[in-house]
Amino acid sequence: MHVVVNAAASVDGKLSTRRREQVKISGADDFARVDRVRADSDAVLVGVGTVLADDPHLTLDDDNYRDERRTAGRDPSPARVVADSRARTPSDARILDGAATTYLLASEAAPDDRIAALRDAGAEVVVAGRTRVSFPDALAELESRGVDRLMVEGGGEVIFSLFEDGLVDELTLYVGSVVFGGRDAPTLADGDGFVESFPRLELREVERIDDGVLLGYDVP
Ligand SMILES: NC(=O)C1=CN([C@@H]2O[C@H](COP(=O)(O)OP(=O)(O)OC[C@H]3O[C@@H](n4cnc5c(N)ncnc54)[C@H](OP(=O)(O)O)[C@@H]3O)[C@@H](O)[C@H]2O)C=CC1
Ligand SMILES: Nc1nc(O)c(N)c(N[C@@H]2O[C@H](COP(=O)(O)O)[C@@H](O)[C@H]2O)n1
Repeated sequence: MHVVVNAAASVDGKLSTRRREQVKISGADDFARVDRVRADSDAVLVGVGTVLADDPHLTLDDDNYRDERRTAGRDPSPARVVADSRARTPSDARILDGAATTYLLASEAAPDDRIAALRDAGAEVVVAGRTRVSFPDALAELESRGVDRLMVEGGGEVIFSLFEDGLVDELTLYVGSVVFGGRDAPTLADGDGFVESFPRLELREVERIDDGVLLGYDVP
Protein backbone atom coordinates (compact mmCIF):
# COMPACT_ATOMS: atom_id res chain seq x y z
CA MET A 1 0.00 0.00 0.00
CA HIS A 2 1.15 3.53 -0.81
CA VAL A 3 0.35 6.05 1.95
CA VAL A 4 0.16 9.78 1.15
CA VAL A 5 -0.28 12.24 4.02
CA ASN A 6 -1.75 15.61 3.06
CA ALA A 7 -2.37 18.47 5.48
CA ALA A 8 -2.50 22.24 5.71
CA ALA A 9 -0.69 24.12 8.44
CA SER A 10 -0.07 27.68 9.56
CA VAL A 11 3.52 28.93 9.23
CA ASP A 12 4.03 27.91 12.86
CA GLY A 13 3.05 24.32 12.03
CA LYS A 14 -0.44 24.22 13.52
CA LEU A 15 -3.31 22.33 11.88
CA SER A 16 -5.87 24.41 13.74
CA THR A 17 -6.13 26.86 16.61
CA ARG A 18 -6.20 25.98 20.29
CA ARG A 19 -9.99 25.70 19.95
CA ARG A 20 -9.43 22.71 17.62
CA GLU A 21 -12.16 23.89 15.29
CA GLN A 22 -11.98 23.49 11.53
CA VAL A 23 -10.08 26.43 10.01
CA LYS A 24 -9.62 27.06 6.29
CA ILE A 25 -5.88 27.34 5.72
CA SER A 26 -5.93 26.28 2.07
CA GLY A 27 -7.32 28.58 -0.62
CA ALA A 28 -9.45 27.56 -3.60
CA ASP A 29 -6.55 26.30 -5.70
CA ASP A 30 -5.15 24.18 -2.91
CA PHE A 31 -8.58 22.68 -2.13
CA ALA A 32 -8.85 21.82 -5.85
CA ARG A 33 -5.45 20.09 -5.62
CA VAL A 34 -6.62 18.17 -2.53
CA ASP A 35 -9.71 17.01 -4.46
CA ARG A 36 -7.40 15.63 -7.17
CA VAL A 37 -5.34 13.74 -4.59
CA ARG A 38 -8.57 12.30 -3.11
CA ALA A 39 -9.76 11.28 -6.58
CA ASP A 40 -6.50 9.41 -7.18
CA SER A 41 -6.82 7.50 -3.89
CA ASP A 42 -8.72 4.33 -3.00
CA ALA A 43 -9.50 5.63 0.49
CA VAL A 44 -9.14 8.75 2.65
CA LEU A 45 -8.31 8.31 6.35
CA VAL A 46 -8.73 10.61 9.35
CA GLY A 47 -8.62 10.07 13.11
CA VAL A 48 -11.70 10.27 15.31
CA GLY A 49 -10.33 13.57 16.70
CA THR A 50 -10.86 15.09 13.27
CA VAL A 51 -14.32 13.54 12.94
CA LEU A 52 -15.35 14.99 16.31
CA ALA A 53 -13.81 18.40 15.56
CA ASP A 54 -14.66 18.87 11.86
CA ASP A 55 -17.40 16.36 10.98
CA PRO A 56 -15.78 16.03 7.53
CA HIS A 57 -17.46 14.56 4.46
CA LEU A 58 -14.27 13.39 2.68
CA THR A 59 -15.95 12.86 -0.71
CA LEU A 60 -15.10 14.55 -4.02
CA ASP A 61 -16.20 18.09 -4.82
CA ASP A 62 -15.60 17.87 -8.58
CA ASP A 63 -18.22 15.78 -10.43
CA ASN A 64 -15.72 15.24 -13.27
CA TYR A 65 -13.56 13.19 -10.91
CA ARG A 66 -16.55 10.99 -10.02
CA ASP A 67 -17.24 10.43 -13.74
CA GLU A 68 -13.56 9.69 -14.37
CA ARG A 69 -13.56 7.06 -11.62
CA ARG A 70 -16.82 5.47 -12.86
CA THR A 71 -15.35 5.26 -16.38
CA ALA A 72 -12.33 3.49 -14.92
CA GLY A 73 -14.65 0.98 -13.21
CA ARG A 74 -13.99 2.36 -9.73
CA ASP A 75 -16.41 3.52 -7.03
CA PRO A 76 -17.35 7.17 -7.73
CA SER A 77 -15.75 8.34 -4.47
CA PRO A 78 -12.85 6.89 -2.50
CA ALA A 79 -13.76 5.00 0.66
CA ARG A 80 -13.63 6.91 3.93
CA VAL A 81 -11.70 5.51 6.90
CA VAL A 82 -11.78 6.58 10.56
CA ALA A 83 -9.23 5.43 13.15
CA ASP A 84 -11.44 5.18 16.20
CA SER A 85 -10.21 2.74 18.87
CA ARG A 86 -13.29 3.06 21.09
CA ALA A 87 -15.89 3.58 18.36
CA ARG A 88 -16.69 7.14 19.46
CA THR A 89 -17.74 8.28 15.99
CA PRO A 90 -21.28 9.66 16.24
CA SER A 91 -23.80 7.54 14.32
CA ASP A 92 -24.98 10.66 12.49
CA ALA A 93 -21.48 11.75 11.41
CA ARG A 94 -21.31 12.99 7.80
CA ILE A 95 -18.88 10.21 6.89
CA LEU A 96 -21.76 7.78 7.52
CA ASP A 97 -24.14 9.41 5.03
CA GLY A 98 -23.88 6.50 2.57
CA ALA A 99 -22.16 8.56 -0.13
CA ALA A 100 -19.17 6.17 -0.10
CA THR A 101 -17.98 3.07 1.70
CA THR A 102 -16.89 3.96 5.25
CA TYR A 103 -14.47 1.78 7.19
CA LEU A 104 -14.28 2.21 10.94
CA LEU A 105 -10.97 1.00 12.36
CA ALA A 106 -11.56 0.05 16.00
CA SER A 107 -9.67 -1.81 18.73
CA GLU A 108 -10.77 -4.80 20.80
CA ALA A 109 -11.55 -2.30 23.60
CA ALA A 110 -14.44 -0.74 21.69
CA PRO A 111 -17.80 -1.35 23.42
CA ASP A 112 -19.96 -3.91 21.59
CA ASP A 113 -22.99 -1.60 21.58
CA ARG A 114 -21.04 1.18 19.86
CA ILE A 115 -19.71 -1.25 17.24
CA ALA A 116 -23.27 -2.48 16.63
CA ALA A 117 -24.59 1.08 16.38
CA LEU A 118 -21.92 2.06 13.85
CA ARG A 119 -22.53 -1.10 11.81
CA ASP A 120 -26.24 -0.22 11.80
CA ALA A 121 -25.28 3.26 10.59
CA GLY A 122 -23.49 1.67 7.62
CA ALA A 123 -19.85 1.42 8.72
CA GLU A 124 -17.69 -1.55 7.78
CA VAL A 125 -15.89 -2.23 11.05
CA VAL A 126 -12.31 -3.52 11.08
CA VAL A 127 -10.95 -4.50 14.51
CA ALA A 128 -7.15 -4.25 14.78
CA GLY A 129 -5.24 -3.72 18.03
CA ARG A 130 -6.08 -4.42 21.67
CA THR A 131 -6.63 -0.95 23.18
CA ARG A 132 -5.68 1.27 20.26
CA VAL A 133 -5.91 0.82 16.53
CA SER A 134 -2.83 -0.98 15.22
CA PHE A 135 -2.11 0.76 11.94
CA PRO A 136 0.17 -1.99 10.55
CA ASP A 137 -2.63 -4.54 11.01
CA ALA A 138 -5.48 -2.25 10.01
CA LEU A 139 -3.78 -1.06 6.82
CA ALA A 140 -2.94 -4.65 5.87
CA GLU A 141 -6.65 -5.49 6.24
CA LEU A 142 -7.65 -2.48 4.12
CA GLU A 143 -5.15 -3.56 1.48
CA SER A 144 -6.76 -7.00 1.39
CA ARG A 145 -10.03 -5.17 0.64
CA GLY A 146 -8.54 -3.36 -2.35
CA VAL A 147 -7.07 -0.18 -0.83
CA ASP A 148 -3.73 0.19 -2.59
CA ARG A 149 -3.41 3.97 -2.36
CA LEU A 150 -4.39 5.59 0.94
CA MET A 151 -4.62 9.34 1.50
CA VAL A 152 -4.36 10.50 5.12
CA GLU A 153 -5.85 13.91 5.92
CA GLY A 154 -4.97 14.06 9.63
CA GLY A 155 -5.04 15.00 12.33
CA GLY A 156 -1.76 15.31 14.16
CA GLU A 157 -2.16 12.30 16.46
CA VAL A 158 -2.81 9.91 13.59
CA ILE A 159 -0.08 11.41 11.41
CA PHE A 160 2.47 10.97 14.23
CA SER A 161 1.51 7.30 14.69
CA LEU A 162 1.81 6.58 10.98
CA PHE A 163 5.31 8.10 10.94
CA GLU A 164 6.18 6.19 14.11
CA ASP A 165 5.05 2.95 12.45
CA GLY A 166 7.09 3.76 9.33
CA LEU A 167 3.99 3.65 7.14
CA VAL A 168 4.20 7.04 5.38
CA ASP A 169 5.47 7.10 1.78
CA GLU A 170 4.73 10.72 0.85
CA LEU A 171 3.86 13.97 2.63
CA THR A 172 2.34 17.03 1.01
CA LEU A 173 2.04 20.01 3.33
CA TYR A 174 0.37 23.24 2.35
CA VAL A 175 1.74 26.08 4.48
CA GLY A 176 -0.71 28.96 4.63
CA SER A 177 0.52 32.50 5.29
CA VAL A 178 -0.98 32.77 8.75
CA VAL A 179 0.15 32.34 12.36
CA PHE A 180 -2.08 30.54 14.88
CA GLY A 181 0.23 30.07 17.88
CA GLY A 182 -1.00 28.26 20.96
CA ARG A 183 0.94 25.58 22.84
CA ASP A 184 -2.12 23.36 22.82
CA ALA A 185 -3.02 23.88 19.17
CA PRO A 186 -2.67 20.65 17.10
CA THR A 187 0.45 20.36 14.98
CA LEU A 188 1.30 18.24 11.94
CA ALA A 189 2.68 15.47 14.16
CA ASP A 190 1.61 15.32 17.81
CA GLY A 191 1.57 12.06 19.78
CA ASP A 192 4.51 11.56 22.15
CA GLY A 193 6.97 13.10 19.68
CA PHE A 194 10.31 11.73 18.57
CA VAL A 195 13.51 12.19 20.61
CA GLU A 196 15.72 10.16 18.28
CA SER A 197 15.45 8.23 15.02
CA PHE A 198 13.54 11.16 13.51
CA PRO A 199 11.84 10.39 10.21
CA ARG A 200 13.93 12.10 7.52
CA LEU A 201 12.18 13.36 4.41
CA GLU A 202 13.41 14.08 0.88
CA LEU A 203 12.13 17.39 -0.47
CA ARG A 204 10.61 16.68 -3.90
CA GLU A 205 8.75 19.87 -4.80
CA VAL A 206 8.07 23.43 -3.73
CA GLU A 207 5.21 25.32 -5.35
CA ARG A 208 3.45 28.59 -4.63
CA ILE A 209 -0.34 28.02 -4.48
CA ASP A 210 -2.87 30.70 -3.51
CA ASP A 211 -0.95 32.83 -1.00
CA GLY A 212 0.91 29.88 0.50
CA VAL A 213 3.48 27.21 -0.34
CA LEU A 214 3.04 23.53 -1.11
CA LEU A 215 5.89 21.34 0.11
CA GLY A 216 6.07 17.82 -1.32
CA TYR A 217 8.25 15.18 0.33
CA ASP A 218 9.08 11.54 -0.26
CA VAL A 219 9.75 9.39 2.79
CA PRO A 220 12.59 7.01 1.89
N1 LIG B 1 -5.37 21.60 8.62
C1 LIG B 1 -5.50 20.33 8.32
O1 LIG B 1 -5.03 19.86 7.27
C2 LIG B 1 -6.23 19.43 9.25
C3 LIG B 1 -6.62 19.88 10.49
N2 LIG B 1 -7.18 19.02 11.39
C4 LIG B 1 -7.45 19.51 12.74
O2 LIG B 1 -6.75 18.67 13.65
C5 LIG B 1 -7.49 18.56 14.86
C6 LIG B 1 -7.72 17.09 15.17
O3 LIG B 1 -6.49 16.47 15.29
P1 LIG B 1 -6.20 15.40 16.44
O4 LIG B 1 -6.86 15.85 17.68
O5 LIG B 1 -4.75 15.13 16.43
O6 LIG B 1 -7.06 14.17 15.95
P2 LIG B 1 -6.82 12.93 14.96
O7 LIG B 1 -7.74 13.12 13.81
O8 LIG B 1 -5.39 12.65 14.69
O9 LIG B 1 -7.46 11.77 15.84
C7 LIG B 1 -6.77 11.37 17.00
C8 LIG B 1 -7.49 10.20 17.60
O10 LIG B 1 -7.41 9.07 16.71
C9 LIG B 1 -7.55 7.92 17.48
N3 LIG B 1 -6.60 6.89 17.12
C10 LIG B 1 -6.91 5.59 16.88
N4 LIG B 1 -5.84 4.88 16.65
C11 LIG B 1 -4.79 5.72 16.74
C12 LIG B 1 -3.41 5.52 16.63
N5 LIG B 1 -2.87 4.32 16.37
N6 LIG B 1 -2.60 6.58 16.80
C13 LIG B 1 -3.13 7.81 17.05
N7 LIG B 1 -4.45 8.07 17.19
C14 LIG B 1 -5.27 7.00 17.04
C15 LIG B 1 -7.30 8.32 18.94
O11 LIG B 1 -8.53 8.29 19.65
P3 LIG B 1 -8.97 6.88 20.31
O12 LIG B 1 -7.85 6.48 21.23
O13 LIG B 1 -10.25 7.13 20.96
O14 LIG B 1 -9.06 5.96 19.16
C16 LIG B 1 -6.81 9.73 18.85
O15 LIG B 1 -7.18 10.54 19.95
C17 LIG B 1 -8.76 19.34 14.66
O16 LIG B 1 -8.58 20.62 15.20
C18 LIG B 1 -8.89 19.44 13.14
O17 LIG B 1 -9.60 20.59 12.77
C19 LIG B 1 -7.43 17.71 11.06
C20 LIG B 1 -7.10 17.23 9.83
C21 LIG B 1 -6.45 18.05 8.83
N1 LIG C 1 -6.11 20.55 2.87
C1 LIG C 1 -6.79 21.12 3.87
N2 LIG C 1 -6.76 22.45 4.02
C2 LIG C 1 -7.40 23.02 5.04
O1 LIG C 1 -7.34 24.35 5.17
C3 LIG C 1 -8.15 22.25 5.94
N3 LIG C 1 -8.82 22.85 6.97
C4 LIG C 1 -8.17 20.86 5.72
N4 LIG C 1 -8.89 20.08 6.54
C5 LIG C 1 -9.15 18.69 6.23
O2 LIG C 1 -10.23 18.58 5.31
C6 LIG C 1 -11.31 17.90 5.94
C7 LIG C 1 -12.64 18.47 5.48
O3 LIG C 1 -13.10 17.69 4.42
P1 LIG C 1 -14.55 17.94 3.74
O4 LIG C 1 -14.49 19.27 3.08
O5 LIG C 1 -15.58 17.89 4.81
O6 LIG C 1 -14.68 16.84 2.77
C8 LIG C 1 -11.08 18.13 7.41
O7 LIG C 1 -11.69 17.21 8.23
C9 LIG C 1 -9.57 17.99 7.47
O8 LIG C 1 -9.18 16.63 7.40
N5 LIG C 1 -7.48 20.30 4.70
